[in-house]
Amino acid sequence: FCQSLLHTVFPPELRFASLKFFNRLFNYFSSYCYYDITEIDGVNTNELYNAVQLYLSSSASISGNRLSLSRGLNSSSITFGLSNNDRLIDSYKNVTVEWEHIVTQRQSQTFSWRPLPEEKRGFTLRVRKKNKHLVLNSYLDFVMDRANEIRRINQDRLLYTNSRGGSLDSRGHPWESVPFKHPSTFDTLAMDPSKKTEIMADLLDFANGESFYQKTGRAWKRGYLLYGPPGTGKSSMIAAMANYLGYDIYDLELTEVNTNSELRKLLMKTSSKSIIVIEDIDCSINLTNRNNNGGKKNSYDVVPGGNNNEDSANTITLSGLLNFTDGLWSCCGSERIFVFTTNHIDKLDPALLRSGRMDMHIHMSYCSFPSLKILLKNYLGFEESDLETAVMAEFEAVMEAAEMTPADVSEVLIKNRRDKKRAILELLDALKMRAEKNKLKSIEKIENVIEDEEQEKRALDIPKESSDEKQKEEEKDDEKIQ
Ligand SMILES: Nc1ncnc2c1ncn2[C@@H]1O[C@H](COP(=O)(O)OP(=O)(O)OP(=O)(O)O)[C@@H](O)[C@H]1O
Ligand SMILES: [Mg+2]
Repeated sequence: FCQSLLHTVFPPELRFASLKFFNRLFNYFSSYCYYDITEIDGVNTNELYNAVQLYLSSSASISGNRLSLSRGLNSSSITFGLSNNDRLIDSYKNVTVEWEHIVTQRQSQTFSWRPLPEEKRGFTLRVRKKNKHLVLNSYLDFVMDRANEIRRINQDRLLYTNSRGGSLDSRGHPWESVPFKHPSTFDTLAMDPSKKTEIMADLLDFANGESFYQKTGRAWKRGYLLYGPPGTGKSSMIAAMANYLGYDIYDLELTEVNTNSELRKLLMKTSSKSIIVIEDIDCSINLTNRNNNGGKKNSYDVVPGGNNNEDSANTITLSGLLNFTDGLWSCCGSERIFVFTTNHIDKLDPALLRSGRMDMHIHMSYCSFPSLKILLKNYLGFEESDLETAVMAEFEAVMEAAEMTPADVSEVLIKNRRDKKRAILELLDALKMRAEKNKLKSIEKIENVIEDEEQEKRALDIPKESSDEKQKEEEKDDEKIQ
């Protein structure tokens, strides 16, 4: 209306100036202010535009009638966004804001170093003037954070390894990455349900604990030590943790690291929201063979792979490693989880087990009865009620004594997964056989112990007798002399 009025009333020279004037007048009296976030900012892609698009994709379901759907490469979910020239209301801390997605055709292809898209896209954010500070100070940061979160959740996890030794790739990174698609989750993990929920709660507390760690002055990190016999699900647990929190995994191969400084570089190149894993820590550094060369070196000095070569400068030390889990370096980069696994907790250096180093020690044990129920459900689709109580009771009676790992149990179940009845029978047989074997073994052990004890006794008795005899003979000799 203003424009047609201007056309009729003013000569062309005056039109532009008066349009500007009306605009200013309108802005002055309007209680709103507007922010344009364009897709391309000069020649660079505007990060904020992508972030807003992602952010709106999470809240768009609430009020939009017309949404555009998209699915990214390697992504497992569909995201939706605002269609062209549509609006959406969002609220943040009780303040209402309005987003509009504006798409216009680019007038003419202006010169640029890279081809620009034909359409000019942008978001316009409308807020009340009184809320301007809130939007500029925290709402846009909130949008950025949420967008990063969504991106992380939608993206595939990555699994990093340092298997190339100390060499760097073309971009100067010491880590190599592959998409991480391990299907293990806490649902599929067979372990005591109460222990499982405890671990899950602990992980969630950690992931949501930024302010707690800040408040208490602690570095935002947590350490878990998983220990137990092979095949009890230590690696599966790590995968479940990563899938649960949506973290990437850094699988640190200590035998490929030569020096402490190399270790430091590797750890500095890890990103936050990640799990740093050292598997079989008792094997990767030989903690029992310490260098005790007159205090020249730290007493924790160890050589990768257990080749304890005193002259070698290529040593990583346990203290160097602990510096990262515990010391000053541990806070470079936040939100990290360290997971160490071992089959022999008794072989570990007490320094590693000291409280505060590894926050939680998790014992992955042989398949228990509750774990078995999870496996039966996962592999055969059996609920507890699907099986006869007598069979369940038989399982329960034999489970502990059998000492069978979840890996062994699942192998029997996989082998017979087409014939569920047979799977149950075969598993029960296998368990009983193991239990019997273990019983025999323990009897044998007890017998051996008794035999050993008796032998020891005899060994102690013999010198006593002989010394008694000697004494008697000496006494006799003495009498003779007298
Ligand atoms: N607790 C469990 N729940 C479900 N599956 C399990 C469990 N433990 C083992 N398995 C199965 O057995 C296989 C081997 O387990 P996993 O590699 O996690 O054992 P591990 O404890 O890491 O053994 P190792 O000490 O040899 O590294 C897995 O592929 C998984 O399918
Ligand atoms: Mg493992």
